[in-house]
Amino acid sequence: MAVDIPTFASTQISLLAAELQAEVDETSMLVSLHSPSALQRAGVALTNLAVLSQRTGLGGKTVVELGPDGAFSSSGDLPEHGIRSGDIVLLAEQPAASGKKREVKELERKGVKGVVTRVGRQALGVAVGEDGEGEVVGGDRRVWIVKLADEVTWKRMNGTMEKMAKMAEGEYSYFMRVLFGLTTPSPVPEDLSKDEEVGEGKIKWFDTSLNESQKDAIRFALKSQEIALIHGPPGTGKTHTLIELILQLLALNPNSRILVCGPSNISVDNIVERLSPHKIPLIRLGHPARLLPSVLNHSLDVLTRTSEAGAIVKDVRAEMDAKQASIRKTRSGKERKAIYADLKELRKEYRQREKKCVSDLVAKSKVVLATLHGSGGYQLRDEKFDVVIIDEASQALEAQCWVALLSAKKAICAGDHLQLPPTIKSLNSSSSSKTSSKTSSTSGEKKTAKTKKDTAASSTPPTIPKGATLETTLFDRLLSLHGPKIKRMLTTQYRMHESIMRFPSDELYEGKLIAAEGVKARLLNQLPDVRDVDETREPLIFIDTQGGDFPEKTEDEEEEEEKKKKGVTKRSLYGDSKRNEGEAMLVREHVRCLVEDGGVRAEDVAVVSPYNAQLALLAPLKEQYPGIELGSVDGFQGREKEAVIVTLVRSNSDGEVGFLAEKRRLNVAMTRPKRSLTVIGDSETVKKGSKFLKKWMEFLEENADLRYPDLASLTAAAAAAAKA
Ligand SMILES: Nc1ncnc2c1ncn2[C@@H]1O[C@H](COP(=O)(O)OP(=O)(O)OP(=O)(O)O)[C@@H](O)[C@H]1O
Repeated sequence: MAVDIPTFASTQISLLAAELQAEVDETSMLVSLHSPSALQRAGVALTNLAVLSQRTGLGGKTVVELGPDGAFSSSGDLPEHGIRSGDIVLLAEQPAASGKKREVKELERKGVKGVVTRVGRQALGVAVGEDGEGEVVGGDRRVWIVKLADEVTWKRMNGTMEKMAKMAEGEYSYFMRVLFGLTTPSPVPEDLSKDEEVGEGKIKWFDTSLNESQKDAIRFALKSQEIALIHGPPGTGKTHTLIELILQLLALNPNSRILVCGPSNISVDNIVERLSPHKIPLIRLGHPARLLPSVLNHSLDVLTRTSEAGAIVKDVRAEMDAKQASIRKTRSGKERKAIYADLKELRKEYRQREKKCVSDLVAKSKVVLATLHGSGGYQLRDEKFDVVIIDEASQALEAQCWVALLSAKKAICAGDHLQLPPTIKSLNSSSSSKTSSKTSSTSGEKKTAKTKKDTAASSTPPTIPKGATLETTLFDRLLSLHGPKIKRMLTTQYRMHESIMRFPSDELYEGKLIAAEGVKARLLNQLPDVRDVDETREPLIFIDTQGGDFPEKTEDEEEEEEKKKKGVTKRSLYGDSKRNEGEAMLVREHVRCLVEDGGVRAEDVAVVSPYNAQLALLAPLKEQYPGIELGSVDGFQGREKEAVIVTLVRSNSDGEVGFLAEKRRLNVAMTRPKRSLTVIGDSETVKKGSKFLKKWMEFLEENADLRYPDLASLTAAAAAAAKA
């Protein structure tokens, strides 16, 4: 069905506003209710830090280097935390852990906002903005950082939507009209199996190892006029295909200009790394400190420094650095003030010179790479592209995609709509209950009733049309708009053992996946130094906890008891997250078998669960087996491991499965391993959750190495192990 562009844009504006509000409210609620150390455990803060140094970084910003305060870390390492580079944070003096209520506004007044530029084991960098702000956090005071809502990204999306809402019909490009169903895509021949069909001559493949489905997708994408979707199920080489596609686009038309985007820095860097050996003029936009070191040589910032045009820019930067350094030595307030004033002037000059240099460099590049929101920066303001390529498009908000797409004549989107969509925090009242059960928060879980109420109370909710949700991605919308004729699917997967692939292939990908020769029979026991034991010999193990001996627990129930004892009234940070102590015991035992008996490296093992409370319960495994990874399903999307243990947690007499019912979440969980998938769960409970879950349990019963654990002997073994 055609979509009215102004209506689409205004709906997006409302949805985005609600999303930003939910994010802001979530931070406020967490900060006001919990101590700094509890916030750190929840992954939204990093405490007990000292300022190690300050220097002038990118775009003339001050980068504050932070490390653990000596009094709190004997090793010099930062504690476990959830801060990632690119996060927007507040850097402030750390408040006392007292029960006094804190307000974000008050913290914001006392601290400075910045972007995390680099996260290391022992230190992290935060780029702060305005003149003199570094001063606020200087000295020997103990500081902390708290994650804030990302308003910059939000502003870019909002700006794009406002632009679209205001466009007159005559301004819509043919491309836009196709993407909103106001017209149909130009037809592409059904059969593109011959290389001659594309362009003038026969395609000469740069990568001769491409499989047929990859070649087919490339031919299709080259031939399409407005839109092509490349559907890449897990491990099928989406990025691999995009690299060849970019090279072919340039081979076909050496004058074309291509913009390549993804929702995250890592998705973009991944392409830069693989594209750079091909020696085409490319440039990577974005905050250099957020980029992979291997990508830096293509970063605009580095090029502005190393290129000829950059020489003048460099002089100003050196002067700024010298000034910055002199601040620390100055005692007099008056002198400092004068230095800040100078710095302000220098920054202005720096920006002007940089701008000129940047536009020269961008104009020279055939391929420009940036995150979707990064493509909305001043560097690309008036640039037009022949083709915009979006990787991981099914993980991006549609509004985010349009930041890049407004400059396009044609788009090629790669993704997999059968894995998880982007994380949404707002639960607008018009979303169906089905939608809200899919919705996940930072902690990867459904919001508690309390949070929802808080969100509603603190803001006037914008009006949102019924059924509209940010979860509908561009990929989803285009597929339902134009159908499969605008899509090609990659079918050979290079990750999983055939037995691991079977179920997701049959149930979600029409049985079309093929395991590549090299991976289809790979087992753990073929890895160097791995011994042949039961746990390393089987690609698929199901430890079935049915029978009621391994019940789930809700965090709140336990906290409720604790609270009563202590007379505390705080809510749990994990909301109503579930955990399952019995399953946790089974996980520990299985890890022990893999690592100690089987000789599998801890780095090759991951434990994945949809429930954060379960992961919190298992956290000590990280000390016992350094290198092992514990992660939420949502957080593990895009990753792979030799061995993956999935703990499903849910076990109750009502057959309640919560957000296990989301197929896409399970799909992600079961497609992470290469050689070994172990599922731990209560088949009786899980079967009641949905048709899909029932089929999965039956599949495991028939095809996996089945185990029925005995709680008594497990408890005895655990006690013995603890003693030892
Ligand atoms: N034609 C091919 N021949 C051999 N190996 C391939 C081929 N295509 C992809 N691969 C390999 O498959 C793996 C996955 O490829 P890539 O990283 O491009 O996949 P992706 O689809 O982007 O990943 P994900 O499934 O995580 O989204 C890589 O190790 C890649 O080298």
